[in-house]
Amino acid sequence: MTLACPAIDGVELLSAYRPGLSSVFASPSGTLLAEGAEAEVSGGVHGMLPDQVEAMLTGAGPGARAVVGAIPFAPDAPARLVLPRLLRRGTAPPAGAAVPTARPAPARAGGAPPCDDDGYLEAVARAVRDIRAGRYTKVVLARALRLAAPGFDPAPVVRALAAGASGSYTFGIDVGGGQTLFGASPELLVARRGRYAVAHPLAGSAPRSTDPAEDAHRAAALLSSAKDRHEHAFVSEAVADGLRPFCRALRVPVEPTLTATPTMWHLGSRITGEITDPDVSALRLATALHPTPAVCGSPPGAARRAIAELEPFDRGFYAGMVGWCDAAGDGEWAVTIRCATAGPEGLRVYAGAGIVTGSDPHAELTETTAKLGTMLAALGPADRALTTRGA
Ligand SMILES: C=C(O[C@@H]1C=C(C(=O)O)C=C[C@H]1O)C(=O)O
Repeated sequence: MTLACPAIDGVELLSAYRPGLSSVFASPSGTLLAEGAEAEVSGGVHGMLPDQVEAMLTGAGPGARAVVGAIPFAPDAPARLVLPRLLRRGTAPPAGAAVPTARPAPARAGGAPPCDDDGYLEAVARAVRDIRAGRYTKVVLARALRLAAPGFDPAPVVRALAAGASGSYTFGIDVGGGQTLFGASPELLVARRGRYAVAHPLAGSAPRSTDPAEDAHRAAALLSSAKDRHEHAFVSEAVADGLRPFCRALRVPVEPTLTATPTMWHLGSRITGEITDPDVSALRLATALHPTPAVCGSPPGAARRAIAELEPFDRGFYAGMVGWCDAAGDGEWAVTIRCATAGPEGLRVYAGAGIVTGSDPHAELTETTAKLGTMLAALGPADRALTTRGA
């Protein structure tokens, strides 16, 4: 990173995070706390964002020469990228860091939240029929859960996620309108540091088990699953194809490897390359790749139409990207998954799964329930879940 401020303890920055007043992004390479807004870009044409951000950074003072923010899933939905008044840079939160934190305010109480399981099962079954009929080859279908949580404060949850999900990209981003986007994504869309670009797409998943033998069995089964490897290949090939025009010496693993989060196993591919044009920023790479088949599908146009037909809610910032980009073009953008939004309309938690020809609706329901579990566990004991497929 080429940020102007000296490195301080990332745990301190997470403790100083105040939703509504600041945004925070913690990755394996460091923690950023963005306070106030000197300027912002909220354009709804994502292809224009890199130029707008570059112009904003060129005019910025030396103290905050980086933008921090989030870009939604839909290509025409307004982004929120802020040039902060004060940008503080710190170390990465250490694994299991004891971040001083109050217990997360209970968002739910009693019992599992009622979910429109039948609606999701039907949507997956319909997608499998569409795939077999040749309409598209992969689509990612998500569920959204709405929870009542008056006065909810995301800050303790963000701190708990940063302490508990090492290797992840933890964020609490003020997205405007009194809304905070927060979560801990395991998936790196793309990062640029100097001449090098790296992406680490994930696709193909299995819920983890608390029993070590069963957990190891599930990991091995995932690694050898033909259906999951097929599902993964769409993503790894699309990301490699997306980076190729910008890079030389692109290295694409022939075989995926396992990535673990506290709740899930994933198949992942770490793709690296050397950038040919030094003016191509991390944000430009990210907007060129987004949305990958990890959150949309293949081919992208038909998958988008299927998502619009089969998901009864607006994805908003879910399945978009979240991160930062500095004046030198360096930056990190994570795929906005394992996340929630908190605002005047309550809490919304999101999770999706890739559907291919061999997908079983009940297995996808189990997978999305496990993925929702990342955020539900961090949110604390259950209360009034309003649920909904149309959250
Ligand atoms: C869409 C999500 O996750 C994505 C889908 C995956 C899959 O289908 O196996 C795995 C990781 C992510 O790329 C989500 O968590 O909401």
